Amino acid sequence: MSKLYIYRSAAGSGKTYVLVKAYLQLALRAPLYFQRILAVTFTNRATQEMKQRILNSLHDIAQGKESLLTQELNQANGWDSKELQKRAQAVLSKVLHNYDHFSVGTIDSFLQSIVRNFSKELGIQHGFTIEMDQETILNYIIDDVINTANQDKQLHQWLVNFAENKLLAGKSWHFKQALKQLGYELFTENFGQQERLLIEAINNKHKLATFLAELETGRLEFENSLQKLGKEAMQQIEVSGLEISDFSYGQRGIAGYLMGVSEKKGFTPTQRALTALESIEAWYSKTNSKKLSIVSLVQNSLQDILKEIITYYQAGHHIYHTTLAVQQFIYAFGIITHLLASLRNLRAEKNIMLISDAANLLRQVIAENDTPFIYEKVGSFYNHFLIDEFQDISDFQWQNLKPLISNGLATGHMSLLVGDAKQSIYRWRGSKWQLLSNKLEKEFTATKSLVLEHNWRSKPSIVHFNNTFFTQASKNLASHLQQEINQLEDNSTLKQQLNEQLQEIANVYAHAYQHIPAPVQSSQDQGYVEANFLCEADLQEEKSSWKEQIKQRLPALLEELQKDGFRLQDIALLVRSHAEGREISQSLLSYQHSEHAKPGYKYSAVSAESLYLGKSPWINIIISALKYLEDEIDILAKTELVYLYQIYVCKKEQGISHELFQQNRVENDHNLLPTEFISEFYCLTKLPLYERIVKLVSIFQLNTTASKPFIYTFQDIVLTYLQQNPAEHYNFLKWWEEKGNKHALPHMEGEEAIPIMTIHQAKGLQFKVVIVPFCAWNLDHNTYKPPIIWCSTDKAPFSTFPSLPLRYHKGLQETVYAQAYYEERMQVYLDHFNLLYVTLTRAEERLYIFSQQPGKNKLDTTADLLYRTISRPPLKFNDNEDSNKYFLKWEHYWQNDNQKLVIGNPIASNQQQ
Ligand SMILES: Nc1ncnc2c1ncn2[C@@H]1O[C@H](COP(=O)(O)OP(=O)(O)OP(=O)(O)O)[C@@H](O)[C@H]1O
Repeated sequence: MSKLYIYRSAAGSGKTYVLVKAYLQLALRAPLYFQRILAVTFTNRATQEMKQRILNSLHDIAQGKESLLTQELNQANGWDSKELQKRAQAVLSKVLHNYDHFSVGTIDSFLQSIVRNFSKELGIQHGFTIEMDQETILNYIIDDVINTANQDKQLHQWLVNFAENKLLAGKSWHFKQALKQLGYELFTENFGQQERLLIEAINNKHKLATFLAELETGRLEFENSLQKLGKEAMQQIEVSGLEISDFSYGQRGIAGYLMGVSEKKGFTPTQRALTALESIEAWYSKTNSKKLSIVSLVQNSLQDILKEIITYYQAGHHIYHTTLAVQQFIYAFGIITHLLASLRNLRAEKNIMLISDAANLLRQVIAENDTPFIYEKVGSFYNHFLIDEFQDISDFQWQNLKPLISNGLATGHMSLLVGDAKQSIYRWRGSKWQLLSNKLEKEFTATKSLVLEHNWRSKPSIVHFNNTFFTQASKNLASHLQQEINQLEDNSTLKQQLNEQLQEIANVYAHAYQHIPAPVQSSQDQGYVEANFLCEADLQEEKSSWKEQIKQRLPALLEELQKDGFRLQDIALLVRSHAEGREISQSLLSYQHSEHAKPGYKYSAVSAESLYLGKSPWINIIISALKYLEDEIDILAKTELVYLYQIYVCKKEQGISHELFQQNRVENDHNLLPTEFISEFYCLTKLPLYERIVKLVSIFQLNTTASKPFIYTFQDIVLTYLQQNPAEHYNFLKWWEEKGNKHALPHMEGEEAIPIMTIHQAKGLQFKVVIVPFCAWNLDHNTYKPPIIWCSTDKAPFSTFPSLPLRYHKGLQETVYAQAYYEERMQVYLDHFNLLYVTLTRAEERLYIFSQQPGKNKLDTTADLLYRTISRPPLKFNDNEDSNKYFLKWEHYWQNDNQKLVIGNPIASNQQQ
């Protein structure tokens, strides 16, 4: 029996380095032994990176280059340099000749290869295709469901509810796009568990109808009973000749509450209602002349009625609020069931097997067959498994890999897992960091757990900053969540369960502290950290948002860095979303072409995504204008056109979507679009496609320095399209939606540019300089894009289905699903905190953070958390005081006047020794 080695270590501690070393150590045993090793990661980018690291190291060793790695390998194996070089040459040659067997890949591709080889056993008959493109499938089933809605009144209503909800949220009017997001639920790992119950709901329409009727009856009974009591109270007040205003606080006081109940306007007892229950004085003000009549009325009837209302409310409010939450979101349940039904038809009709179906079957195959038999089928036999980023593994992936690893261990072959729960940012894709944190030792008998204590990536200032910040901020966060739990109504079991969860989450950051390796400690350049907090300000007599100011500051910072000897590729701009990336790249592009740009400096910054024409707001203005010209009653196209024009050309930043949707202004207000567009509308509809586009560019003023490259490329594409296709507008728009929008700006090969990356893309990577331009994302879910959580309860009537999809929102606190809500809340706070950890641990030499100065004393965003942690005296921790001496004292680095934190000195790389 050999051992499973587990490294749980922080960022930059050398986990991938250890994994590559282990790979080489094994591979160098014999020229072909690499075929017995499977090294896996979770993304294609990480796979590329690992392949590169292994091959580069092999190459260097084969060339006879000495390094720390060669010393370590020689020492561990008793080889000398010659022997090592000879072995590396032999292995490298075999790898290059048998590249198919160089198994470094994603876990998904490995599991898929098993599926493919087991097609017969899995029941995938000849002629079946395994469909991997979920998007194509979704497009198909969404169209199908929309068509079905013509004959199905209930489904029609659900789709209308869905559309209304999306419009009210003011975010997305791309109906199909939004439906797709709902449809992706069908492909999640969690969904497998829900599928059976949904099929039952499809097959038993009666069950769903009865459930809905039951919900409605329950809701009405609750509301009517309370209303009846409310009316009784109002009648008593009227008979006594009193008015609402005679009672203390009038409409806003206890009598106002009773009136609200009688009109079904609100049932939740206000604080004043609760006080009035206990004290007669709370019903009237001291100076009130009708005091005596009020006292007598309260004593004779009102207090009893109030008591009855509150008792009734308290007994039934959980069920009532649950009913409301379920009713409000039942359309999603309805739509998902229809999507699923359509998917099942598609599978049967077209002989398609989804990769997610195959994955479920795979679990059975692996459980039921001997490992040697599986390998025989797959055509490769692995002794060793080396897994990087283990915190990203999902339950399903783990269940499939575990038996294979066990087999390797049992036959005397070690395996290795490395990971860091603090970097778990893929929970939405099914990853389970708890597997790394606390399950492995329970699942294997022979494990060896190790920790890498040093940070080899970052200079000391950055390591000290992260050590102090993440230790303190995690405690701030935990104590914030703790306060929420403490405020819960007295429900000790719920509190206890949530506290246990919180403890598990807090433990993730219990060991965030890293040491600095001795050689780095004494180096001249100790690294540099700068964190700036900005707020809205008056600049040149105009209000400038904090984001605007950051965009204005970036060019000067880039000049500074270039002056200090950094090349553009040494710098990375890390953003939370593609939209932010576009914002930054467009702003730098504008600057580059403006008169402010300094000769000799470069400002190019690109993200792969920002080059897509389909993502460019200017191109989308043209496209929605074309759609609107094609079909004057296409209100969605017009809304999109107005929205993009107002935001990107008129630069009206905030609230525009809400305004538009809520007041139906789009249809009537002609000032929202250029006057010429309205007056020339008819002429425009008569122009041929290309001329129409040219005219639109002029009308919408799209010929700016930033938009020009996109517009020119777009015009080229249109000309090419017209050479091969008839000039029908409708066909062009269809082609654009399906294919055209994927065109990108030709990236000038070899041109130097700063990579703009989302945090997810930057995971596992490192850069000399990291700039985080908008370090202010929500800790909770975005209220406009709440996820679905599948909730279960044993309380009737909700237990009719084993679980129901609900929209994550605050209101769930009041329901029987409060636990699911709080658990999700804690997890999402951790996800977003982990994102911050990944972001701030990528820099080698310099880290620049730009964030927002929080207005209030709240803890909603990473900006709040950064600011609260850095700018205030640290919390007194319960830990022994000794450990605090290793942490920075913020007050030594915090510049209150500038609202800025500075650690270390920026030393020019051309001045370093
Ligand atoms: N023992 C070591 N001696 C010298 N350099 C090291 C050592 N271990 C790692 N490094 C270097 O430190 C940097 C970070 O290492 P690596 O990427 O392996 O860390 P990691 O723990 O996988 O990081 P992350 O979790 O953030 O992805 C790399 O440049 C690597 O070459």
